Amino acid sequence: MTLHKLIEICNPLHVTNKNIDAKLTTFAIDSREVQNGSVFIAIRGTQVDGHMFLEDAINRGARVIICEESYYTDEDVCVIEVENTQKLAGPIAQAFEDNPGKQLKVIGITGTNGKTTTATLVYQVLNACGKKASLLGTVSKRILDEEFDSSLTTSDPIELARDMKKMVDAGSDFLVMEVSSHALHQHRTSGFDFKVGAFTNLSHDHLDYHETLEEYAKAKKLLFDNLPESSVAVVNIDDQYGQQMTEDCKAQQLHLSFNNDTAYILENSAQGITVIVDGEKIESPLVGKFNAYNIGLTYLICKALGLEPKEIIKAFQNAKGAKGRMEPVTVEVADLPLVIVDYAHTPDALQNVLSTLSAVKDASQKLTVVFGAGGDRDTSKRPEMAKVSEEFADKIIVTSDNPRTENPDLIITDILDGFESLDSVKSITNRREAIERAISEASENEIILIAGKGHENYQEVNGKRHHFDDREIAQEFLTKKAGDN
Ligand SMILES: CC(=O)N[C@H]1[C@@H](OP(=O)(O)OP(=O)(O)OC[C@H]2O[C@@H](n3ccc(=O)[nH]c3=O)[C@H](O)[C@@H]2O)O[C@H](CO)[C@@H](O)[C@@H]1O[C@H](C)C(=O)N[C@@H](C)C(=O)N[C@H](CCC(=O)O)C(=O)O
Ligand SMILES: Nc1ncnc2c1ncn2[C@@H]1O[C@H](COP(=O)(O)OP(=O)(O)OP(=O)(O)O)[C@@H](O)[C@H]1O
Ligand SMILES: N[C@H](CCC[C@H](N)C(=O)O)C(=O)O
Ligand SMILES: [Mg+2]
Repeated sequence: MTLHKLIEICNPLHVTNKNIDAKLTTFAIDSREVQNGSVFIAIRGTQVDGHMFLEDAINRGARVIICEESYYTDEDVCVIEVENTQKLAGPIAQAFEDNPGKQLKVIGITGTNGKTTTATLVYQVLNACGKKASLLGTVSKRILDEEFDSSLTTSDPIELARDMKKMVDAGSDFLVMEVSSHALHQHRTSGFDFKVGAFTNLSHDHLDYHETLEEYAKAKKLLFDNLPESSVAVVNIDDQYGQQMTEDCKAQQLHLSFNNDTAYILENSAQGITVIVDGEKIESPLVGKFNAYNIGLTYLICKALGLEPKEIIKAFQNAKGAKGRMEPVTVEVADLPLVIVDYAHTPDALQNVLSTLSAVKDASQKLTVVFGAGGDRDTSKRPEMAKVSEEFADKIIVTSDNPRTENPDLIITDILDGFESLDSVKSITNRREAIERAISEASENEIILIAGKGHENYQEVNGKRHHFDDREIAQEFLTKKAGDN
């Protein structure tokens, strides 16, 4: 990257020292990542203002500083003053990696629930159809079929550009990625275009960050506002925010609705779901009405990418979706309760999963739910989750789910405030003990839903992640119960 090119991308308000002789090495949004010859961009964040670290960045060897205020330094450093640094981080990160985003067909999926499931389904269908696809999201990153850990749903612009470059180098043609509302609000995905943008739904979550549902919806809408004419928006219009998403969208639109004749559910059982979308019959092993939306969106996304309906339908038969979503914990012994692990951590998700389980179970089967709510996250969803669980479950155990820096007992108190009656509710702060109790007290034909953590294999307390996997613990206590029987 030349300094001349960098200045051109920045469209600056003012530049000082634009003729320095500098070999630009890396690009950093964090001063702690700066090396000799780096370009450092200062971003005003939620915790601190990156402009506080300009001197730190220069001391670490930065040769170019991009910032939103005039800054003077005695050092031989170029200072580029711009209007909005956050919006520029993406284009610069892309340019540093030779614009990998332009070489991939990128599919972006947003919405409160269903992003991971839909993105994983699209990735699985594309691969089954012989396409070279990669995946970025909450559960993991996949460069073609090689899997890596993921720490955020949507990474920062630099990590994103570097991952995209690896995908291009590995021969990937498609990238399916989840796009969180945080990422949209912080412009993490600027600097490349989406070929397809999809909307799953919008419900109560992340109000700690966005404050109101309207602001949250506005952030999601940015994905569709920024789609070019040549791309396609695939939207669930049964959701009350669906139409609003594409109000200012220039792209072609494909709508999914199970409320008109264009799509309907043919069969919905514990074995899977069959839906008709655009006259095509799609059979999937996934369970629950909510998954009809994930399946329908996946079908329309793949169609928008030019795949043949026949090949998409065939690929669906083995598309199992994401780990930790409605995942049964299996022990090779009969006469044990059925334990299901799911990532429902919002009122809407919990309602969907509990209503699905209560619809597929027989009348004599009891339904138990074990759940908590994350610390340092939207507190207003806590009592809402209590209300939902009370509506569908026979027994409820409230426990901890990543308390982070909060006192887990106080999170539980917030949840308990939402119940009308506490008769069938227990609170057990230790999640391992909560799971043990649910399993040890369950009858053999009971269903136990352990909600909130899904694929997560940790419990986060005060900045430390301790190994914790609902599936392993359930397996351990199911095995013990089998031995005791
Ligand atoms: C609240 C939030 O979204 N924070 C994200 C945001 O950080 P920020 O801009 O607020 O950072 P900050 O700490 O205020 O610092 C401001 C700037 O100063 C810089 N800095 C800071 C210290 C220093 O010594 N030197 C320095 O240069 C920082 O690098 C940053 O550029 O931008 C960072 C870079 O993109 C993200 O890593 C960071 O995610 C944090 C780790 C996080 O936990 N985010 C969660 C809430 C999140 O994004 N979740 C979503 C949605 C989840 C879902 O529903 O699936 C996700 O996409 O995962
Ligand atoms: N289309 C849907 N509508 C409503 N609820 C859903 C839908 N799909 C999945 N769920 C529920 O939401 C939970 C989370 O699903 P998924 O991981 O696919 O969503 P996500 O949008 O990626 O969530 P996150 O933002 O936390 O990563 C699932 O475990 C399930 O309980
Ligand atoms: N991406 C979501 C995941 C929440 C999962 C739940 N287990 C929790 O910790 O609240 C978040 O960070 O808000
Ligand atoms: Mg996700």
